[in-house]
Amino acid sequence: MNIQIQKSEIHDLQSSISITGSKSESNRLLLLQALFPNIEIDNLSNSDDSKVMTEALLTSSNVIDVHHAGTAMRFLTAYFATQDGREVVLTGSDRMKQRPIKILVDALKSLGAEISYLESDGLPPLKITGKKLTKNKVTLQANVSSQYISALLLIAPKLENGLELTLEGKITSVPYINMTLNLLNQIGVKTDFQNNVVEVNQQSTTSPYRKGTFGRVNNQKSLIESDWSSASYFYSIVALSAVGTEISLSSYKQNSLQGDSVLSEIYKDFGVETTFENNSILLQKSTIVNQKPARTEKVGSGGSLISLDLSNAPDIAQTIAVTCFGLGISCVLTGLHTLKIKETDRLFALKTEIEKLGGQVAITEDSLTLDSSNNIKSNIAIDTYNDHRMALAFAPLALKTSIKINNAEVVSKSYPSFWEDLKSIGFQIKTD
Ligand SMILES: O=C(O)C1=C[C@@H](OP(=O)(O)O)[C@@H](O)[C@H](O)C1
Ligand SMILES: C=C(OP(=O)(O)O)C(=O)O
Repeated sequence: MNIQIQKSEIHDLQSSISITGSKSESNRLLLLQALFPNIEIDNLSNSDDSKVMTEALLTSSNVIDVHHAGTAMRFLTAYFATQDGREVVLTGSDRMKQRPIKILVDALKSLGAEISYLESDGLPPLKITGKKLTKNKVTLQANVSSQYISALLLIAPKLENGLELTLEGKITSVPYINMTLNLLNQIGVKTDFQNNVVEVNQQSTTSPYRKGTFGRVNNQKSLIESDWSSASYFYSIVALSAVGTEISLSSYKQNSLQGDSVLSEIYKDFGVETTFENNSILLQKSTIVNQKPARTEKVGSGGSLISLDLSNAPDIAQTIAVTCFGLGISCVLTGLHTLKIKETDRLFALKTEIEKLGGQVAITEDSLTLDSSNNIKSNIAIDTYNDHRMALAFAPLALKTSIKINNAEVVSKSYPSFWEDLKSIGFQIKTD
């Protein structure tokens, strides 16, 4: 489905949208629920990735296809490696077959797991023969994907002797590791993360909340906060709108487990103020941002730019790059080395599509530099490369000019109702 989004003003200054649960929290809790069946989940994500995870944990089939879902691929590899007596083939989309998994497979094998590659070395699909894993110490490279680390931590409470992970290299996407540890703590599992060593205690009980460190009682539901990465597209919309525009999003809290909640700080530079009220956030466009945002670095001959290291929040890189382009301000985004192995090579995709719109972008292995420019070409069709975040991140540009999005259905990977939600706040969307 290719769509056209017309230039549109947000008609209702009091717009409010309810966003589905975090897909990262959801996929962790789904795996923990498979290990500790009395966990109950509230506000589960309705994303494709969480549906895939739910089905994979319920099916008795021995071939499981996770499509594009990276967390499902990595978390389920660890899970099925520990399911004694079960043999599964874990596969995914063509792109999933290009996303590396060797670091995780090697770590699991060194704990005693039996896993083999069915097509190419180091890549899915995998054949996994479940085993009881008894070893408890492993060292792994931590600068490629935090999902390998979270996968090991999630199964750790069910390993006979718990787990001690030693992380080598610069640890990437750290908030996602902390999210995993925090959710383990909430169900009563003791953990420790100091310097480069993470420890998780074994947890034999099937009633985890009884030992919960946050005073939970047995069978209390785990309430998932709504998805902050999905909120980023509304931050971008408010940033690109007139002063006075307001959008309220639910359900969010100030002490989030999600690293992408750093949006509330970052978007101050784009004139967006965030107010936490009850269980919602109110985004308000408070100041005009021209080429000189509030907190900037001076560069070269006096230009100003946004300079951000996004190694702790890689999923909002596309949103921020497109917001800067829409506002006509330059930016340097660093810490982006993981973007090349996500749903697509996101650095290449961003450069290609922003340049189609008339922008100037330079990329390296781990950074993106956007020049400021005041012209955005109209009626350009944005290719989305099977990447939900390409469609989601470019849509807000409709506030500046009429834009087309190819294969718009890709958004369902994380945010199935996105187009409906845009219509509800006044965007005009028609199938091309
Ligand atoms: O653990 C998670 O839920 C995720 C970790 C991040 O991946 P990397 O650690 O590979 O950067 C992030 O990009 C992904 O969308 C979700
Ligand atoms: C990178 C992402 O997901 P995953 O790695 O889980 O496929 C994402 O949602 O942006």
